[in-house]
Amino acid sequence: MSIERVGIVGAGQMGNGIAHVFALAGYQVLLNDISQDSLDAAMARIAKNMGRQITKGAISSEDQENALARIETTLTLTDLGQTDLVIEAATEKEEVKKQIFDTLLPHLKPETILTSNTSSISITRLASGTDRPEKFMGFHFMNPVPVMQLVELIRGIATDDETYKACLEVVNRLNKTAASAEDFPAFIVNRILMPMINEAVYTLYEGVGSVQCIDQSMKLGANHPMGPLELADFIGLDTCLSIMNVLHEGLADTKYRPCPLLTKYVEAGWLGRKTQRGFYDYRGETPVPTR
Ligand SMILES: CC(=O)CC(=O)SCCNC(=O)CCNC(=O)[C@H](O)C(C)(C)COP(=O)(O)OP(=O)(O)OC[C@H]1O[C@@H](n2cnc3c(N)ncnc32)[C@H](O)[C@@H]1OP(=O)(O)O
Ligand SMILES: NC(=O)C1=CN([C@@H]2O[C@H](COP(=O)(O)OP(=O)(O)OC[C@H]3O[C@@H](n4cnc5c(N)ncnc54)[C@H](OP(=O)(O)O)[C@@H]3O)[C@@H](O)[C@H]2O)C=CC1
Repeated sequence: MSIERVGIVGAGQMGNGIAHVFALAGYQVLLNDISQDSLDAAMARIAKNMGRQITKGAISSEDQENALARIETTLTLTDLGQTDLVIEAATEKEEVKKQIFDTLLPHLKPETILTSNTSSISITRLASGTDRPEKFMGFHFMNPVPVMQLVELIRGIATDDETYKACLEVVNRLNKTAASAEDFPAFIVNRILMPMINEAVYTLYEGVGSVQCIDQSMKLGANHPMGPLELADFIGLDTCLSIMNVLHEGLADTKYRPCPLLTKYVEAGWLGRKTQRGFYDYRGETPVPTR
């Protein structure tokens, strides 16, 4: 089947970037969220990030104009019924994702491929709650989407070859690189990355180093582009905690227990960049450690 119209559920950090790359690649995009503010913020973010690409000469202002014209926004989830591919990129909570699928499914065309941008949750389990486990995939972009080359493709136990191949063609049309991950907790990237971030939080929690020293050590000592605590703020501390909980429960190994300090930040609503405060306070000129 040909994929031309793409529906994206969730206009947060990931949803806006996914809409950005699909629109630039020539797809018609329908971006949905439960809040108009999030939709407005997403469109502004997309325009700004395309502006960065124009400055660098990667795209022309005409490309930006045409791409923005290909993105429609809607607060009505069921408007995505006429799309050929749906990418769910809402909050990393299984009940939220299931609720979205339950609402959307009766309106979807039988041939539409349904996917989730989940960082960690079982694709097989998400798929089993739908009417199309054969057409369900994990379609996992990396943050920030316009910049990161990788997309993890994760097949559920029932995903058929036609669906996998169609998603692979989409990744190629986006000029990105697909990595195939088996459907086990947190797949590949987050199975490796998130325990490192959690260990950085333990390093802070146990007083081995300060926020600044921990991040500086990994940037200057291991050539990471961002320190692990800065990266956690960039991802979202709620998402980091959700992923650690999925690893801890899914693999039943105490080595994945989330650091109590991470839980404390999330319980305080200090979720990182998206709430202006996490391990750093972003409300001033430059980020300041909060501890
Ligand atoms: C949690 C999950 O499920 C999976 C995940 O995503 S794990 C997280 C994976 N992501 C990472 O590890 C990110 C690590 N950090 C980085 O790679 C870099 O810090 C970064 C690319 C985010 C910023 O790079 P930088 O050199 O510090 O900043 P800067 O020079 O301003 O930006 C470099 C490029 O990224 C773009 N960029 C920076 N931040 C951006 C953002 N938030 N959104 C979109 N584009 C962005 C800039 O426009 C610039 O693009 P061009 O090269 O086209 O101009
Ligand atoms: N952050 C990251 O680095 C990465 C995250 N991911 C995954 O992508 C998904 C989204 O993450 P991220 O973008 O960071 O999360 P955000 O919290 O930034 O955005 C989630 C968006 O979904 C909205 N939302 C919540 N419930 C619904 C709903 N029922 N219908 C439509 N929209 C809804 C939220 O609205 P509101 O804020 O009003 O609740 C919010 O705007 C998660 O599954 C995450 O694991 C994957 C790769 C990287």
